[in-house]
Amino acid sequence: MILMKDIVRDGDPVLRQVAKPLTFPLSDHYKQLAEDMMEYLVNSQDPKIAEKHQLRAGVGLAAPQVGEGVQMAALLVPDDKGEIIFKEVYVNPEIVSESVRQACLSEGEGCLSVDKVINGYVPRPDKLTIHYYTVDGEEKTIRLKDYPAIVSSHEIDHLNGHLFYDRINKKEPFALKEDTVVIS
Ligand SMILES: CNC(=O)c1cccc(C)c1Nc1nc(N2CCN(c3ccccc3Cl)CC2)nc(N2CSC[C@H]2C(=O)NC)n1
Repeated sequence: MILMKDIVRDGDPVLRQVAKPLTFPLSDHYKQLAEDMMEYLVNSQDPKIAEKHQLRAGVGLAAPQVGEGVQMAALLVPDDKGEIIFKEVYVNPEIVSESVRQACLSEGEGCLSVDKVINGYVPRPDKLTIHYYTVDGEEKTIRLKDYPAIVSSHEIDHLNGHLFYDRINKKEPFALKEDTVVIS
């Protein structure tokens, strides 16, 4: 199982590289990696397992965060009642279109690879169309909005060497365009 010791932290060059696309069929190594990344998210959202293994909770994990510079990211997004509303492993994801309107989390963003709290709004597209492959090589195109869109943008950023604070306005961290959707 993936533990916090396996999570690469800001400063490691792998987090600033463009991840390499995967080819199909995926090797057993990358099929196992997909399972391990999703298992981390499940474990991190379970209070007992997270406590036992001192895991930081997450709703998204990208392969570069565990030192693998490949285009794979796991997402496990619950609603505020804890019901899972989005569960997927993206392989070679591409944002094919995004809304002009922006959205951000009202509390800012955290990242398993960034140990410090960095305050500020992280403006992202409110709606996204994402083209990707599943672990089995099935091609998909989906449209997302709100929290799942925010998390997808955060994880796909990782695959391009970007971290959430790159998007915070340096001069005015809480400045927003007036039609920005603030998600609580
Ligand atoms: C600086 N202020 C803050 O961080 C911040 C502060 C307050 C609220 C939010 C909402 C903040 N922001 C933020 N909170 C999260 N979690 C909330 C708690 N949750 C969780 C926790 C426990 C069990 C189950 C779960 Cl589900 C896990 C996820 N996650 C992300 N991000 C940014 S997109 C990728 C995603 C990620 O997984 N990061 C590790 N941001």
